[in-house]
Amino acid sequence: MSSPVTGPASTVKDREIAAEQRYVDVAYERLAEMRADAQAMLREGFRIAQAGTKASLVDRDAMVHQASLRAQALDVADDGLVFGRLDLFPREPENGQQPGRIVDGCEVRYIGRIGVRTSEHDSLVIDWRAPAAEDFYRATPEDPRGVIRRRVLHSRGHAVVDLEDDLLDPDAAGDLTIVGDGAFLASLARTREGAMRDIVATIQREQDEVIRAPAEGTVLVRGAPGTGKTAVALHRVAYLLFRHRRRFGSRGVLVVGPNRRFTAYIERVLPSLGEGSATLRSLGDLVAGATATVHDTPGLARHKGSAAMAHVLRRAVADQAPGAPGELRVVFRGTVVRLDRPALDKIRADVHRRVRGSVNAGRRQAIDALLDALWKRLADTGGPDADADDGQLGLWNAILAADGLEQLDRPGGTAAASDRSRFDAVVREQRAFTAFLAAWWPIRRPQDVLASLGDPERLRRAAARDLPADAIGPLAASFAGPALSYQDVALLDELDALLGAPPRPRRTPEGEDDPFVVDGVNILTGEEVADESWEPQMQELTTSMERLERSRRVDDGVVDERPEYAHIVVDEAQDLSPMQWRMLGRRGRQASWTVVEDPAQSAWEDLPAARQAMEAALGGEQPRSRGRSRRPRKPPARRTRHEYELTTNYRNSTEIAAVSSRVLALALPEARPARAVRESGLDPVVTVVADPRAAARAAAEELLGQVDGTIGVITPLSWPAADRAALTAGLPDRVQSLDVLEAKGLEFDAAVIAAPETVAAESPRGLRVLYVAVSRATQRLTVVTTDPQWRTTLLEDGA
Ligand SMILES: Nc1ncnc2c1ncn2[C@@H]1O[C@H](COP(=O)(O)OP(=O)(O)OP(=O)(O)O)[C@@H](O)[C@H]1O
Repeated sequence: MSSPVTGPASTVKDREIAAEQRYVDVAYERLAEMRADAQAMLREGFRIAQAGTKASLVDRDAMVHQASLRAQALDVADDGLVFGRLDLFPREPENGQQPGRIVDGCEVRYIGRIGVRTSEHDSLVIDWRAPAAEDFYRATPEDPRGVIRRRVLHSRGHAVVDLEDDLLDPDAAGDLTIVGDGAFLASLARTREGAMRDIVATIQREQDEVIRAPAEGTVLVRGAPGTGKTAVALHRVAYLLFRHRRRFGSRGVLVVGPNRRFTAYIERVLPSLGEGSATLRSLGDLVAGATATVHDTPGLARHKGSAAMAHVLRRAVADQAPGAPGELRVVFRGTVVRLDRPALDKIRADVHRRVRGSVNAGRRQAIDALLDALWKRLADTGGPDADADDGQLGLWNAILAADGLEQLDRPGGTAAASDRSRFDAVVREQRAFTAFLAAWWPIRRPQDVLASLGDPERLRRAAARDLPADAIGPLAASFAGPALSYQDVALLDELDALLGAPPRPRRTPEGEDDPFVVDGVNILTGEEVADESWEPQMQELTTSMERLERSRRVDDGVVDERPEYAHIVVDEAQDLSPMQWRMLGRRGRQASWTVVEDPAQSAWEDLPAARQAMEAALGGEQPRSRGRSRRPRKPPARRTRHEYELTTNYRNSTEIAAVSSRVLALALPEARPARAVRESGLDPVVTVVADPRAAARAAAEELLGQVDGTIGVITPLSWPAADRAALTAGLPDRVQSLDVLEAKGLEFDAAVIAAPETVAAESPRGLRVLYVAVSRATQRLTVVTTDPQWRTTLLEDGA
């Protein structure tokens, strides 16, 4: 075969670009027709709705939903619709596949954001997630998979502006033109605008293997900073929703990131891939009605996140509610019946044992147990005073008759059973009883129980031996404070599981009074009972959006129905505490998982405990919220697991990667750094200063003139928020200051690391936290330190 025609002669490239543009124009014309069809379908859906029958509303719901998804996907495809082309050895079409287009003896496939077919159903563009697109990402010179040339088309809007070719099989190239000058590497050095972008055109082989990994069980992805773990996890979501829409589309996919800044950073990736249906949450806003605003100090986080906290919270909900009365007094037929504190404590302990974890739903049992105990106490004291009761009854009936109301029965006969039911009815209606119940067994909200642990005495009782004595004071102070931390949110979820939903009001047959409704309040649920007839027809017919809304309903601080998902993606999983894993496990008892992590970046001290909690969550084991089992625990069922490692660092220049490798060698000598691929010629700067705050600000100001994109000023966790804000006050928005934990997962064109000596010293995992900080920048890194030794450590090999 003759040798291929190669660039870089611009005329050759221009000719090639023009030829590709002609093809791309045809694809866009067809896309415009498809968008018009989708709009017509939407209009048709609304037209059916106007017809007004119930059946047509259901049809409309399905139709409008489908049509709007389709319209949304078509809209996002408008930008860079076609980004790839494969020239392959012609092959026999596989089962059900169409024969490819043959051009100059090669089979040609165009790859794009969505699949586009002509009106005759011939393929114009193959969706990047379809099996026929796999070769685009997997072919290498060592294993060309029949691909002769792979071409990446770089576009701006509808215009093809550049091309880059890989010749995978030089012997077979024939007259194929090869152009390109390293546009991929150049694209890695692009300016960062503050939000992550999709990498659909340049996914690398090892990344593609993760994206297309089996949908069942768990996919566990490890890799050093910048290897594309987050990018890959998000593309995997788009892949799963495309290939298994029925399974994952209806029950949903949850993507969990470490903090809100991170979720804001990645939130545009999935929509840009045409997927708006996945739920994106940070660990701080997974629980409806609660939002974390602060990170705990490492010391507090260690206790709040530990598995022992589950036992502490279990005891906390079993403890008496704040302000609970120490005595119950009711009157029956003139006899005062009393339960004192020890008797009440015993009843509470018995009921807690019986309701097994659903404290709010246990109110009914609590009422029954109180009535039993009162009845028994009455019997012990010789029974009711019948004469006194008759007198009282007569008085009541006189009052009722004056109001024209039905009179109470005079106790007929002396059968014990009817006495007991009369006793129950009379006591239950006494204000002394209902007021007691509301204070002694109130409907409790997770927030209230957590806040009640701000009382050190109460926390000490709940802690038993599960927390060290010196942790009680700082923890109580934290629970008493107004701010909710990321770890607190997992505790709220645990409490929500322990407390359970309040019992549902019982529907009583028409005309019959509900014995649990006293003065317009249901004493079981604490709910006010409105006197209006229920209209089932109004609620039967709902749209999928309404159902979704309802499933997320928050009722007075209690999560109404905790959503469960079919697939959960956990990013930065190395930092999850056992309590956070329990929170996730409750949302994915039937789920398959994609877990993405870098153990070397872990700030969490007790990794084995976190691993154990992770295994329980992935195995679908119900988080245990009650006492320790006496029986040996069954190991969680291990679902299928596929493990992958990503090895190339696409973020950092080789110069910056060298600095982060030195920190890694200190933090975790046995760990292997990833291979950085892009040299920038810009050496990191480490300056020794007296005042790191002033120096960090000065460094940020200097960098403003050196990079066009984002600048992150990363500070120790212990620096007050006000100091942090002062670092960037008055500077343009593209400069952000953040603490080392907030920097997780983010990237900037330039980063300033303030006081590495403090970051390294402020927690037992400080060096790993510093490793995260120094691996955030794509182009320029400046470190300001008070310690000359750190200059040597960061810049010299083997220091
Ligand atoms: N195949 C690729 N083509 C182009 N850019 C890529 C590719 N893979 C990753 N990147 C880019 O590299 C950067 C790092 O990716 P990402 O944030 O996903 O890495 P990470 O492994 O999650 O890092 P960290 O552990 O620090 O969170 C991003 O800007 C991403 O877009």
